[in-house]
Amino acid sequence: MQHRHATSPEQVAAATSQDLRDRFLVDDLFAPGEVRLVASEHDRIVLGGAVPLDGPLALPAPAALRAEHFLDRRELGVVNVGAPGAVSVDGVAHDLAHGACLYVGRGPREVEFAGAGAAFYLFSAPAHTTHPTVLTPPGGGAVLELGDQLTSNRRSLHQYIHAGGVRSCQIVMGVTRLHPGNMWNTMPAHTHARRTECYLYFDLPQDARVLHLCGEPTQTRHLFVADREAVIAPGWSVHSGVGTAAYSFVWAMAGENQSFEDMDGFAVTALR
Ligand SMILES: O=C[C@H](O)[C@@H](O)CC(=O)C(=O)O
Ligand SMILES: [Zn+2]
Repeated sequence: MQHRHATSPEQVAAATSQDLRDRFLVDDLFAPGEVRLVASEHDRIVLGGAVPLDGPLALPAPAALRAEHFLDRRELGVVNVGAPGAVSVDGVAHDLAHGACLYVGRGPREVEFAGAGAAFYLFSAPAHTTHPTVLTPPGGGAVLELGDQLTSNRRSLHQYIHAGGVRSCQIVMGVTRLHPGNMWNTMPAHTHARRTECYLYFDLPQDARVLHLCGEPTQTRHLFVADREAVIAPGWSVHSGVGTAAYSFVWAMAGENQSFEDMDGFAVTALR
């Protein structure tokens, strides 16, 4: 499991593009036949990618967790961004279509990923109790229709794991899909000092990129992000993006609270 230290705003003031990418971009989560994990000190989140081939892949318990099983003190959100596959939890198989979300509560010992062509994105946070494991099909959950064609940000936001839906200790997770011809997400931009948030962009054409905005609202920076790459946004960082084509992304948060509305918004004209 790769380890990433926490980052303060002062550390990015003079950062190069590569410095920013090393701190905030996760561009190698999905490798055929592997489960890859990245631990961030921001809210002790663990991101992962699991890409099974012929046989199932087991979720390991990395030594850094000092736990017998990955989920001994953690919960997990999984979204399949590839072909249909299955996630089995202590022997119970759950079929995940493209875009489906599985919440796995604290406690199960064995988690396995199966299905050639499937690509499972993992987002985990520490958990203090056990909530039931629940599958949400693609397009399920609470749906918010956001934005406007005239400002190129029409999008459907699906809340899967959240206070009013699938319960969890910390994780708030869902998928936002840009409508064809729409490019902007999360503009006006916001921060939420109480939660770290990660975006995993997917269904982006291979020759397209998302220009992802990060940094303090009055000190913005950017990253060029490709399909199936993730960005870590500390509580002080905006997280917004504009694509050279339409795309989808998995957004997932963990931290102090689970209130989706608990955002500090910034007008477009206030950004620098
Ligand atoms: O704190 C919430 C997150 O940034 C996302 O849910 C925003 C989002 O998906 C969007 O506006 O399209
Ligand atoms: Zn946010």
